[in-house]
Amino acid sequence: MVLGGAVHVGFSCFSSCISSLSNGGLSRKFSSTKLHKPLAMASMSNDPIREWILSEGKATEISRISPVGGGCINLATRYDTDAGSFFVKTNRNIGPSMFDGEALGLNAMYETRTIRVPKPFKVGSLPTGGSYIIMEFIEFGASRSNQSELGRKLAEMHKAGKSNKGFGFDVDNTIGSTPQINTWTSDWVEFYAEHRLGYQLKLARQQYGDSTIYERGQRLAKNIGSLFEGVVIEPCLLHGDLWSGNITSDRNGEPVILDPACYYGHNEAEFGMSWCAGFGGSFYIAYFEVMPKQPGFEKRRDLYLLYHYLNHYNLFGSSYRSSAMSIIDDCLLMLKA
Ligand SMILES: Nc1ncnc2c1ncn2[C@@H]1O[C@H](COP(=O)(O)OP(=O)(O)OP(=O)(O)O)[C@@H](O)[C@H]1O
Repeated sequence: MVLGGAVHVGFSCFSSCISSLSNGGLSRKFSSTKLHKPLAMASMSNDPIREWILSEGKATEISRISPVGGGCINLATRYDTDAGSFFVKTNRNIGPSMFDGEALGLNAMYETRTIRVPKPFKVGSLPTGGSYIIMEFIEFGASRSNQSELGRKLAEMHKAGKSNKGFGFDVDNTIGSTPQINTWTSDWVEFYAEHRLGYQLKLARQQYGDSTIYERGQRLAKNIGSLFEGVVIEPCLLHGDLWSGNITSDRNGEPVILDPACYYGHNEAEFGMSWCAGFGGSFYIAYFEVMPKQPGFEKRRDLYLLYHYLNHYNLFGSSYRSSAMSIIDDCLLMLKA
């Protein structure tokens, strides 16, 4: 998608490992093979993907292997078998921690039994280096899902996906290719100021020497507290990178969301990518029927866009700087900070 002269690339790669994941009631269990050492690699199957599909995947025959287009960082492949189809992504350069993070996010969303996401089955290392993830293959429908259904199901996911550890996630992950820090924090304002705005502002200063945006942005980050007065903020499971490239529908027209950058946060932060998500009025009406709109929602909307504009500035360069800067200036003015 072309935005403001630059290309938005929505992709999600996470870091760190999954130690435990509950299974979603399917007979194929999610598992992660951590084989980082050369010694372990030596004993690895030449084709761990085929091996898994023909064992735990319960297939006896792979009838077809075909490429799937659309992804930017990973190679995507469809495996058709007598036990159904599997969707596989491989990356020749990055270890399994990235896909472990993706699987952890997908699994957390899957477990809410609300909006449809592919069930992750297996993450592991490739014998030639790199890693893979095997997940449920979803046949996409011809049209985009119904907007009100999307709004309702997303709200149901936010409502169902709660955390008792505060705001954050069990692993750090990435937003685009930028690290996304998910250190558990009890206070949302602190989490958002430090791990979302603060992290991106530091990055902008580091890579562009942009001390103007850094200083004004930090001033804003220190003053956002009043935007949340009287608001009840519970940690909700967020997809984290919800733009049109990560939203589709299945053959029944049910909404499907893919490629997450999950964490537990304020539900309104999910709309941070709304400038390229195409959410219409019926989406928001259905959403707020399940997750009622909180006072001051409109005043916080730009603050949540800011994180993603800053990320786009850091990823794609100066064409996004002015959008980020004008949000910062407008918010500073509104807050008289
Ligand atoms: N579970 C799935 N079943 C069928 N097709 C899928 C599935 N997940 C993703 N796809 C398709 O495969 C394409 C590539 O997947 P994805 O976007 O996750 O790749 P990526 O390279 O990891 O991410 P990015 O697009 O952010 O670079 C998507 O555009 C989508 O059309």
